[in-house]
Amino acid sequence: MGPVRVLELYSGIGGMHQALTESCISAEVVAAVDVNTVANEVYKHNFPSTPLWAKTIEGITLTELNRLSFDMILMSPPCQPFTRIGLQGDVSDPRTNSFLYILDILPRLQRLPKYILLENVKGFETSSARDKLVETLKKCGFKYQEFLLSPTCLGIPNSRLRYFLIAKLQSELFSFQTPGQILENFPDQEPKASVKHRVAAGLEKESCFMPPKEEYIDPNSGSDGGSGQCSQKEAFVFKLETAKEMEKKWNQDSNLSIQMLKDFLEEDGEEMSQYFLPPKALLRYAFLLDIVTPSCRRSTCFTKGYSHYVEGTGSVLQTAEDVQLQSVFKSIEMLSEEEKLMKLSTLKLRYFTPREVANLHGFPPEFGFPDKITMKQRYRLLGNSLNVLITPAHNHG
Ligand SMILES: C[S@@+](CC[C@H](N)C(=O)[O-])C[C@H]1O[C@@H](n2cnc3c(N)ncnc32)[C@H](O)[C@@H]1O
Repeated sequence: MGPVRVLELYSGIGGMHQALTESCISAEVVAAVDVNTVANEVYKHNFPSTPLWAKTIEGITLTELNRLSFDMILMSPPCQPFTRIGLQGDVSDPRTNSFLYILDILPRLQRLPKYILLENVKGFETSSARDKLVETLKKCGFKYQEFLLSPTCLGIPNSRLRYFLIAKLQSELFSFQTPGQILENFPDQEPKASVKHRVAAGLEKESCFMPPKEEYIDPNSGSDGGSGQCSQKEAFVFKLETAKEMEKKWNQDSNLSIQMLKDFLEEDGEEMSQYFLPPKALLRYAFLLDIVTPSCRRSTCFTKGYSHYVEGTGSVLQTAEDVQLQSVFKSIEMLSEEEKLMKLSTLKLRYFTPREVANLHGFPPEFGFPDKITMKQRYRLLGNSLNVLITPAHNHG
């Protein structure tokens, strides 16, 4: 049997292709399809021998698809129609049209693919698009399994909860026995991390870090270890953070099954100066930043607006590790702008570099960007991409 013939739809910078490569399955991407010219440049740079179709998915004809004769579809359709902050247009959002086109064409293919893998945001699982997908899969005779997974399950210190669906034709062996259930972990799995990033200590301790709710402080229960801070509902302790939020972060940082961020960072050098937060951003947004240090075992999801928008787009790194965050923020609102800035500057806050975001997303060191791709474009593309190591294509060949 020859290599598995793979069709990669919505290929972007090739996160799915990279996951496939890392899985070591004998496979060949016979076509990758995306309309984004910048993403396509990056894709070509990393996978120069893969046929890249720079066109819309709706523009591919049934004849063209039949001719490709593929065994597997990998796809990450646009997620904006399903995000909680978006308008949740779902199937009525025009950005879902190409996906509906795929669902329409699938049953009409001369030969059905044996395997399908889809990735999307949390929120997709309750959408009509998902219901249509499942309906189509059943009609075509596929078995399927759904997952909600975050890289933290693999010991990676980055939260990026995503929906995955894997489907196999009935005739193929399928190891999942929980139809109708969304799995929040790989059933048979110990935590994994890439060999390069693996830390020896503590990896075997917990198989998946989904902090149980009871681990957080309930602000109303008073079970906060005696500090009493939580009796006041949602009171800020410092930096607009409640005791509950601080406790959650503390729990994450204490979870030894997760690696420290330092394993994913680039070495300090002169070129790092471009990543430091400018004074204006420090003054305006300091209270909204999620600040982590190299020894933290967590970071928030890096989105496409990272470094451009500050709130909720990803953590920033405090490089002055010996400075106490709490002491910097204590009574800071009483200070003049100049004094505030002086205090905040002691933290030496910088953005994660695109390379570091790529590391946290599981891209190997040899994955790169053409020189002409700007820093903002790199963040944008990485934010749109996926974690290579978490994809079931990587984990369940
Ligand atoms: C969520 S991103 C997928 C990213 C990809 N998995 C990666 O690793 O970079 C969605 C991609 O779909 C592309 N796209 C959106 N609508 C499309 C369409 N109708 N036809 C082709 N590509 C489309 C976008 O340009 C974007 O790159």
